[in-house]
Formats: sequence, C-alpha cells, structure tokens
Amino acid sequence: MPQGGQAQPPLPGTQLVERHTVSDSCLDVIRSWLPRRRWYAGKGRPIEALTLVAATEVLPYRGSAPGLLHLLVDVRPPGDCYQLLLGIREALPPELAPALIGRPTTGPLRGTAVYEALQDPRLTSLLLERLATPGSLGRLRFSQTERWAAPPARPTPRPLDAEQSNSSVIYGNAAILKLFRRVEPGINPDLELTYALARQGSPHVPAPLAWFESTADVGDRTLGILQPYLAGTLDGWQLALRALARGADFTAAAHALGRTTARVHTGLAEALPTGTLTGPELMRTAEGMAGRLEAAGAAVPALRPYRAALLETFRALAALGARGRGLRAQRVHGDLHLGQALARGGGTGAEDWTLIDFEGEPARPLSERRAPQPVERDIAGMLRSFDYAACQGPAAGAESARARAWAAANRAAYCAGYAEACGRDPREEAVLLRAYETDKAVYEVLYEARNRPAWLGIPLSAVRRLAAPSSAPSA
Ligand SMILES: Nc1ncnc2c1ncn2[C@@H]1O[C@H](COP(=O)(O)OP(=O)(O)O)[C@@H](O)[C@H]1O
Ligand SMILES: O=P(O)(O)O[C@H]1O[C@H](CO)[C@@H](O[C@H]2O[C@H](CO)[C@@H](O)[C@H](O)[C@H]2O)[C@H](O)[C@H]1O
Repeated sequence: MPQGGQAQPPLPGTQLVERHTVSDSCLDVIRSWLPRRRWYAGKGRPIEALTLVAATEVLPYRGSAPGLLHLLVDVRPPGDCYQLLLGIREALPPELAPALIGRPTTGPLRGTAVYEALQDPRLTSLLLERLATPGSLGRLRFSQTERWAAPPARPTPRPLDAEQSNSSVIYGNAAILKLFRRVEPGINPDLELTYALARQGSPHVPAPLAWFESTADVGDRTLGILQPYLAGTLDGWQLALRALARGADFTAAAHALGRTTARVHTGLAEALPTGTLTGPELMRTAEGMAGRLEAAGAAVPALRPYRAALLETFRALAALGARGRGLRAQRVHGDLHLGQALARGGGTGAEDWTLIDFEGEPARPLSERRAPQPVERDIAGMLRSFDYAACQGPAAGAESARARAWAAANRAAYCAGYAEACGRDPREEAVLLRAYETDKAVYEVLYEARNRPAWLGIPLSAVRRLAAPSSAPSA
C-alpha cells in the first residue's frame, strides 16, 4: 500500500550527496531559472531564499558521461518544497541546449552545464530503470504496485510537451511517469486515489504501476507515479472543441462523462473514508470560499465589483450550516475539468472515459486536498469546464447566445448522466453547487490572471453571471 515508510534495502551504488556538493552558486543558478517554469507556483513573488532540503546522486557525474542529481529545495516565501532533476554534463549537445539551467561558478560542479534532466532520454531511461528495481537510493525510495509490468524493452522516453502543473515523461507510448513539482509531506492523492480505485478494479483510472517518494528523514513525500499511457485517447477538452468546430452534438459525451464521474465517486466512497460535513464545518467551508474571494480580489481588481454579490452566495451556504444541516462528504477528484478526462472513440459511452490527475488543486494544502468533501465540488468543476469550452466555439464570445446554449445543454446532460448512474441529481443541491461553482470561477480568475491573462475574460464572464441576482441555478 503506498503510504511511505517501508524499510527497503539500499540499492547498490547508493550515493548520498553532501550538502556542499550543491554549491551556493549552483543554487543561485536554480534560483534565476525557477520563476520562469510553468509549474512554479510562486510567480509574482520574489524568491528571498532558496535552500537545499535533500540531494541524491542518482548517477554520478564522471566528466565524460552525464550525471543525474535529484534535489529537493525549499523556496521562501512561502516555504514550498520543489522537486528538481538536474542533468550534469561538461557540454550540452545542441538538442539539449534549450534545457540549460545554468553553469555554477564555484563548487564541485563549477563550469559544468546543469540542465533539466527530463529533457535527456539517457537520464529519463535511468529513472525508469530505478523504478524497475524497488529499493532506496539516497533520500529516495522506489516501489512497485502489484500491477507492475515493465514497459517494453528500451522504450524511447520523451518529455510531455504540455502546459502542466507538474512534469511528465512518456516511455514508448506504454507508460507515463508524472513527477510532482511542489511536494508536501504525505501521500499525494493522485497516487492514493488511483491506487484505491484500481484495487477495486475500476476501469476509469490508469492503475499505478510504480511510484517513488522521499525518505522519512526529509518527510515522506510522493515524488512520482508511473501509470499506463493511454495511447490513442483524446481528452474531453479536445473532443469538446472538435465537436464545437464541427457543429456536432456533444451532449451524448457529456452524459457519458457524468455517468463516469458518478461511478468514480461511488468507488471512492466505497474505498476510502467518508464523513459528514457538520453545520459548523459547512460554515467554515463558506468562510474559506469568502477568504479566497478576498485574496483573489486583492490580486485581480476586475473581480472587485462583484465581491458583495458573490459573498451572498457563500452566505447562503453558511446559512445551510447555521441551520445545522450536515452534508455527505467523501474523497473527490478535487480539480475536475474536461482536460482531466481521456476518452477512446467519441466518448459517448461511460466506459470510454478515464479520469486522470487526482491531485486536487495544486495550490491547496495537502491536508485540505485529502479531506472528504461534497461531490458537488467536482461536479461544479466540470460544469465550469463546459462553460470554458463554449467560449472557444466559432464566433462564440463568452456572452453569445450560442455559447450559452451550448454550455447549458452540456451541463444539463452531464448532470443527467450523473443522476442516472447513482440516483442522485446534483442539481438538487442548488445552493451547494452554486457556491462551489462560484468558488471555482474565483479560483480561475486568479489562475488565468497569473498564467493566461488573455483568457481572463472567460471566468470573469461567469463571475458576472453568478453575481447577477436573477441568474438561474447552476445547471
Ligand atoms: N495515463 C495517461 N495516458 C495518456 N495521457 C496522459 C495520461 N496521464 C496524463 N496524460 C496526459 O498528460 C497531461 C498532463 O497530465 P496531468 O496528470 O493532468 O498532469 P498535471 O498535474 O501536470 O496537469 C494530460 O492532460 C494528458 O494529456
Ligand atoms: O490540469 P491542471 O491540474 O494543471 O489544472 C490547472 O490548469 C487548467 C488549465 O489547463 C485549469 O483549467 C481551466 O482551464 C480549462 C481549459 O484549459 C477548463 O477546462 C477548466 O474548466 C478551467 O478551470 C485548472 O483550473 C487549473 O487548476
């Protein structure tokens, strides 16, 4: 069971790197490079201190052959821990030139090219070899699940070329290794939930094959998971955009995706602890939403005119709690959107869909992401996604009648599919659904302002609608 802490023998050739190996100059090089990474969460805040938490030499640098160094570094503010995989070579071949991080000027790595190891097939092949050999290596521990199956011999690794919160490497279209970037002590829900669902035999998640984590002395942190690569699939976002471009129906796929979501929720409720969100907890949930709204409003002025109206939505949720109403809570996906659902074929059958990336919203603390929550949280996430997709259709601005009709039809189909599979129609929890949808739209405003300013109008238009007193229930 992946929860860390199992004692395993060290692998032969283990190297623990002394802290002085990673010189201040090497850390300075990383410090200049880090803020430009897509996955770096602290954008917009200057780094005051970057310190080494742990370093493991996965492959010693020998001058003639590349080295691989695994680092955990602490970045302040706010004290986040990041996982880095550094390649070390004397000189970089042209194809690796874009991967250069920098050249330290002091210490044992002085003058070498330090680069993103994930871009180097020689080094990512080595990571796969490590996963094939369970055991510990320095501050790292490699484990396999009962489903371990080595990918075909010598699969060619390639880094996934996508805008991601983490980083992934695909091995010969057979397996995908996801490396978490911002890592906290504790099991990552992406491993915990897919493992629990796979043990039930769920066909709706890629069953983990292997994983690796840091050792207890630096906090058991899940660092990476190897899963089967679902070649030949498209994600729900691509499918929705394709349907929009062709003027084709998407409601059958949305309905099937609703059914899949319900099955996954049922599986999670059976496999992992559930709970009841008591009245006071519900009130605290509403306070959390209001707090995130204030924080987002402080960062994005365009949100401020809607503040008072949106707070009313959160007050309505708190009022449910004040009336002592308890709500069923369970483990959920936590960041569900169309891009997190992969389909074979057109996605019109519930069995076509696989859900991925159960990590939750990367910005939330792990303890919060692992807490049981109402399923409406996920459903609201997917409803927002139909809204996003609608804005990408031909001649479909966020407010156009065509976009609104497309979103409404697919949101309704998704909820109907969900209800059909588990007998519980999410639209019946209108206050809850609306509060979660508002919370998600506020999150998206901040997310887009930081990552894709050109898309800010999409969540802002939703905020405008959600703030309007006459706006209809969520779906
Ligand atoms: N098992 C898989 N099979 C095929 N593609 C996958 C698989 N897992 C992830 N992907 C692809 O990788 C992308 C990023 O994966 P994801 O888990 O969402 O990472 P992140 O947390 O970095 O966003 C997905 O959008 C999908 O295109
Ligand atoms: O997939 P991630 O875990 O990295 O999630 C983050 O990035 C998503 C964008 O890729 C972002 O999703 C938002 O944009 C989607 C379209 O690109 C849309 O379908 C989603 O509904 C919308 O929330 C997600 O919020 C963020 O956490």
